Amino acid sequence: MTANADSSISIDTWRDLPAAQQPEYPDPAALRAVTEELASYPPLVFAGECDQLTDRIAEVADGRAFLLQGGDCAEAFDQVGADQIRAKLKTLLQMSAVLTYAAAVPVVKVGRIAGQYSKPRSKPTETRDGVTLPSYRGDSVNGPEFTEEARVPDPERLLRMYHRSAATLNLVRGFATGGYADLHQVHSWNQDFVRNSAAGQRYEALAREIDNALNFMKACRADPAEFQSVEFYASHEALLLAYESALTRTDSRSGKLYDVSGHMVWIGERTRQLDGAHIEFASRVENPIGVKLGPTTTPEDALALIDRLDPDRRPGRLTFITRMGADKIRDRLPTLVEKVTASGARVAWVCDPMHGNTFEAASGHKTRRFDDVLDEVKGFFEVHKGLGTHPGGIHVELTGDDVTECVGGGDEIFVDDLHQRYETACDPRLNRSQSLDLAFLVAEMYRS
Ligand SMILES: O=C[C@H](O)[C@H](O)COP(=O)(O)O
Ligand SMILES: C=C(OP(=O)(O)O)C(=O)O
Repeated sequence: MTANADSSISIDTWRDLPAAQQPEYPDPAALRAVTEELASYPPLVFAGECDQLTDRIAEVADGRAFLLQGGDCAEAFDQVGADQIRAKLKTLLQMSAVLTYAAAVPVVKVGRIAGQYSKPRSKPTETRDGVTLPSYRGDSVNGPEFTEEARVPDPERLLRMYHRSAATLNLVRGFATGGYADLHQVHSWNQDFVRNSAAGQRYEALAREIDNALNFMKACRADPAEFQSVEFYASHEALLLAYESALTRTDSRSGKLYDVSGHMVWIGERTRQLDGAHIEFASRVENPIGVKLGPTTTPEDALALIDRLDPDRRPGRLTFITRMGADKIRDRLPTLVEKVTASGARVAWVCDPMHGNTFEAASGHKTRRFDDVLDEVKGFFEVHKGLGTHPGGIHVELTGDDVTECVGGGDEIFVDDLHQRYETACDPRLNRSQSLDLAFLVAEMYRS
């Protein structure tokens, strides 16, 4: 990998285009110094790993695998301790075990992790008690504290994002390949989980079946090395283009550009303008790309995005992450899927059942109902079943901690419970029990 400065292909074409949701740094020279420093840092991931993920997503698009993408809404600098990272990974591993075993489908595991520090906001400012300040845009930009000082965008934060991402990824890689993610540990991932939780008990029963299957295979002298580690990939929203382009490098094997800040990056609903900077940026890098599609997306938008981002129709290159809302998915998704399929393009279709289902509770907490989340996933499966296309995966905001941010679930959280452990830096996440509930229900839908 060589620094982008040496490349004959330019990543900088986005700079001439309108870029939505970018912070206004008070000192452009300070930003320049930071991005120059970032450009001298080693890549966080390798181009070959990105290609491997593209191949895996091609299997998803083809109907041979299921994508599980999940993690924090927004990672926070003070929440990247080993326990928090382990808890997130453990939740994803448990969900993946449920999906693999109960739905009998290979699961491609992708975290919203090691880079998910930047947030697009619906309003540029926030007002409390008559005081108006710039909105919090993620730890990579400014601080969540409601003070004038904290809300000023600080480019030094980009360096902290890089270092936190590197440390997180280092531990995730250790867990993924160093024995922790060994399928034989399927019980131990559940050990600290509330034994009297319905989701925990249901999982325990499934883990026993997996154990039996593993013992049977061992007795047959078949205990593949694949069971001892997992492939785990990192993804985040490519929102701050100054950061993403400073971390874009030329792959020495192919001479092509890769955004080496994560294996997969996605472009959000608020920044996917066809003539905007984000789509231009994404069109220049080779990574697998996700695009969020909200309820106003037209088939023409979707087809134009395919032409811009995947002109060569490379299998696995493009994932459409739909986030329509439970009340709209059955109405809006069919035409999109139909027209895209009719065009001959092969994209992976993934359901984000979180972002179209947010509301504010009377207590002022932003929340989501587990039943709405589930209903959107159900609608997603129904639409794909009706069209004979593949429901390729889910994209969820979750945490491994027992937070009280979304209402409902088997171990029900009530609106009055929200204040108990409401810890998200931005949007409400499913807790571990709700995440497992979702995995079981998705496995049932997939199987049927
Ligand atoms: O996670 C997504 C967005 O950043 C979030 O939904 C924006 O929410 P807001 O309406 O509070 O800005
Ligand atoms: C902001 C996000 O989603 P969307 O672009 O779909 O609103 C997100 O996934 O963090």
